[in-house]
Amino acid sequence: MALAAQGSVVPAYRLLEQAMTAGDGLAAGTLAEWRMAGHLVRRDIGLARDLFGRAAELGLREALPMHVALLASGAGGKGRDWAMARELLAKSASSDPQAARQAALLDGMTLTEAGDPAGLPRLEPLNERPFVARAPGFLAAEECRYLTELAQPYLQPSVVVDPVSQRFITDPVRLARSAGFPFVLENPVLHALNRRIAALTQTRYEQGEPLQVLSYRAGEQYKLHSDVLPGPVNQRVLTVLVTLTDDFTGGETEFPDLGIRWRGQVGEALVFANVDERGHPAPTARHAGKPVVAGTKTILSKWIRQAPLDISGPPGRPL
Ligand SMILES: O=C(O)CCC(=O)C(=O)O
Ligand SMILES: [Fe+2]
Repeated sequence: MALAAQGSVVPAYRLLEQAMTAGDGLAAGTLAEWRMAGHLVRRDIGLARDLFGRAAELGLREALPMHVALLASGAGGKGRDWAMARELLAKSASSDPQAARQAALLDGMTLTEAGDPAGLPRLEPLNERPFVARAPGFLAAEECRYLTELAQPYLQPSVVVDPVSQRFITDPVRLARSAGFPFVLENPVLHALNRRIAALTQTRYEQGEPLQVLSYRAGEQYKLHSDVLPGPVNQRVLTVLVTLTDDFTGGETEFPDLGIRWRGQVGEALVFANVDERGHPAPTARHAGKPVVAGTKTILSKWIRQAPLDISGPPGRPL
């Protein structure tokens, strides 16, 4: 580690490799993280997946969920191994309550062999252009409870994209807390839910930004805004929201130009398009999460891009 800090990345990497070969799980886990981050060495998610697996085999328990997550999603182009992800999860269920809960939730879903939903609730249209529709019963009550609880330790003040710098900033337009689940944190339950969202929206799983859970306490809100990104980018064509809790007042999602005010039952999804048929931003899709008056509103939010997300990482690393 000290060698890496001084810029001697290659010898540090080789030393870690040697340590891994000698049976050091922490060394394998460190190499996996380097491959994921792509800062010190080139990002290689497929290699990271194998290294997390090796680290777990060598006794580094923290590496197992990452290995399972990457097997489940196939992020990085190595191909998915859903069956192996389920098998490893089932194996760790006896000693790990998190894994046991995930396995039970998956057992409660009706899935194909590939982890896709075998059936879906019907979409009930609310508006034609831009397309807005709701799907009651999209998530089961225990799935909503799971997401709400899972998010608690990860909740951070929400950010927006600054139109000038294109960086994430906190802004009074969005007073709430949110938790994002990038693909290393995307356990098999989250992955199955992401595939369900892809199926509902007839998009590919790879088009989805990481799933987010948003939490608004009394007085918090997401002021009138559009979900599209500034500039010529891989645009956010669709948004999916799902109601996760109902013990709050206020907090409806309002589309002022469409005359829609939505407050779903627990598990109900709202799907809407942010662009028109030509893929251009649809101004009338603007919407607001109205201030919560009492209690805490918790929702799932997922932005879906026009094409698969680029997860290749920073370019130009030699090793
Ligand atoms: O909280 C809401 O009702 C709206 C959330 C939202 O607009 C978003 O996540 O993009
Ligand atoms: Fe939004």
